[in-house]
Amino acid sequence: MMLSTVMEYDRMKKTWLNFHASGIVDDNLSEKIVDSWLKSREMGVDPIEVDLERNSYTDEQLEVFLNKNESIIKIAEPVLEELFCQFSNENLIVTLVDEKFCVLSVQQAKESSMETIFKDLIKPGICFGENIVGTTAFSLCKKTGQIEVVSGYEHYCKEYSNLICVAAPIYDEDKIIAYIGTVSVLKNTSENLKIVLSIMSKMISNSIKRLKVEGELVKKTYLHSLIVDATSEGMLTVDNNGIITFINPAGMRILNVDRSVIGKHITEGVDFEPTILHVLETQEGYTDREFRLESKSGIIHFVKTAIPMRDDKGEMIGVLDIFRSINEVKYMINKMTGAQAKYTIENIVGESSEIQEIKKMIKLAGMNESVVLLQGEIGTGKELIARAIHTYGLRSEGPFIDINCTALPRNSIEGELFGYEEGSFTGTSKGGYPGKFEMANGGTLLLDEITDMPLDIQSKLLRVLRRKSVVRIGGFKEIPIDVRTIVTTNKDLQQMIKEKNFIEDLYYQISVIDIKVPPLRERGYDIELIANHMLEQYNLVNGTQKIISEEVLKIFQTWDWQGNVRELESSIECAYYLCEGNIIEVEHLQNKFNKDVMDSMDCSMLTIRQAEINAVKRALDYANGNVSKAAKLLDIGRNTLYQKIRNYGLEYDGIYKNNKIC
Ligand SMILES: Nc1ncnc2c1ncn2[C@@H]1O[C@H](COP(=O)(O)OP(=O)(O)OP(=O)(O)O)[C@@H](O)[C@H]1O
Repeated sequence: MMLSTVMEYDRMKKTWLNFHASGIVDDNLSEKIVDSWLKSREMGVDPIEVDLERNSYTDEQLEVFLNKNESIIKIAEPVLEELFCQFSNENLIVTLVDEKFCVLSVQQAKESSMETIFKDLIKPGICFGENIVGTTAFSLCKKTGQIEVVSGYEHYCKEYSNLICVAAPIYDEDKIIAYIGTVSVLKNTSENLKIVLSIMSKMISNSIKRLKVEGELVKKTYLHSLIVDATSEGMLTVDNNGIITFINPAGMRILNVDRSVIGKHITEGVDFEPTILHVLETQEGYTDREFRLESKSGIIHFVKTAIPMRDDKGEMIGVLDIFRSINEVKYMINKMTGAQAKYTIENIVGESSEIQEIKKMIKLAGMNESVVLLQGEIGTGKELIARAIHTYGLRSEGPFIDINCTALPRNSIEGELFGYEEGSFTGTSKGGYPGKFEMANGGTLLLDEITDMPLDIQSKLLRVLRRKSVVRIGGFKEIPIDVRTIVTTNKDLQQMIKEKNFIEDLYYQISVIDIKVPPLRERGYDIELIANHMLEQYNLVNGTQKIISEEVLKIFQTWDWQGNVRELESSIECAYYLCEGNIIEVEHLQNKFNKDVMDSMDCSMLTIRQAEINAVKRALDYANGNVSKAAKLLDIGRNTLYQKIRNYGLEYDGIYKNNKIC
């Protein structure tokens, strides 16, 4: 309400006096003023004497207060100045207050009448708290959330009865965080002031919003740059003209360049033929494509993804390249797939002179880079020894890659070993496919059962080992390899050479360090050591304390162990599960160790059918009718045993019938 006439002023003065004298409020008074007056009275505000100092800041507090509100002051001050200039004729004070009505900033003309009235009263740090000054434009504005005008005797305190004050809220999202206000003497107030103040408070609110968004953007940009700097993948961007616009630290490391390449054309920035130019031409990107490029400092081999960058309208503005050196990729693969060798000399159990000798050879082989040949029957521990050589050696941090030549179809051995070039035949992945030799780069490659390798591949292998480089199928380029090779065989190599099934030259190439792994039957006391070691593993896992009886150990000593350590391993496993007590006895062993069965088989000539029935019955007897245990003893599956029980009519009401052996 703008009071413009003296009459109105006088009427309002009467209302004010009435209220303070008797507590009665005039019907003409607006509801919000009445509410505010009542509230001010309730809070005990003195309408005559205003003590502004009570709530205001000391000098030290003021410094903290202004620092805390620095950003809003920075945004609002130019607006306050503008407002002050526009209404300079009207003898105004323009002020910014925080949400508790404490003054943050003031604009007022020097030596004006207002300055004389308010000298030192409106200044930063002075608080017009509702509990001190009662009803003001600020307190109404807080309540309504809109611009408010309070004039003359609408103020609760007499001290402001000759003033007109306007206040407008400043919002941050939905919350009022400050107010701008004007104070002037009654007669001087312009009608436009309210409109202008309202616009300016909105301008400040919008600036706060914009700055917040910009702040978020700055934070996001900072986070992005942190990620881009910290990643181990190289990143490089070029604009449409092929000018390098960005490169991250990993990119500089992989390409062996520094930040000075930014601003140069890509052909000047790197010393190899840049593949990114093709993406600029075709505008087509790709994912995880392998590249091997010749540079002045040697071959650069990496996997890379290229992404065309586009603006809002979809126009191409450059290309982003993300790349990783192939060695790092392989290292990661090996790490993730657990292809790293974990076995050491300590994992090889045995004290026999043969094993002592092998342990010495492992150390010797570990200390140099020559090809190692491990010869021995199946299951003697050749792979274990190969892994121990890798772990002991200089390459223990590199990959350990194992390829079993027996397990691979003849026609895929070559590709598996040497890799394919892109497009060498249908189905070859884009960018080609590296072979095991490349994957083992920096580490060890174990070629298991080398004698199962076809002769033509044997000669290729010989070339690879001699030249220390591979050529992928369908390719021409020689790819240098840095690999320690270990080969194993359980066949008689000399015999195979005689029969022309193994290339003699390859034999000389692979047998620089030749380790003969003895069969288990020749290792004497080691058999007991290994058996106990394996049992201990089961005890540890299951929290048991089983031991092997003397009788069983004797049988083990005389057994011929055709399957060597692997056979011993499975015998212990089987016995461990069949033995319900703490001592593994003969009855817990697989059927083949059982003397009675062997004897009964020997004493009379049986038909195969009869022999099988006897074996099934005996196993079921030993296992007290437990089909799972009996199947384990017989080394066949449970379902097969059920089938045999049914076929031979050994069941009774679904349960095994304990017939006497015929
Ligand atoms: N001295 C040993 N101490 C402990 N465990 C051993 C020992 N020798 C072999 N083993 C274990 O016996 C099993 C067979 O060993 P490994 O696979 O190394 O034999 P291999 O000679 O490579 O067999 P194959 O010729 O069939 O490939 C593995 O579980 C291995 O850990």
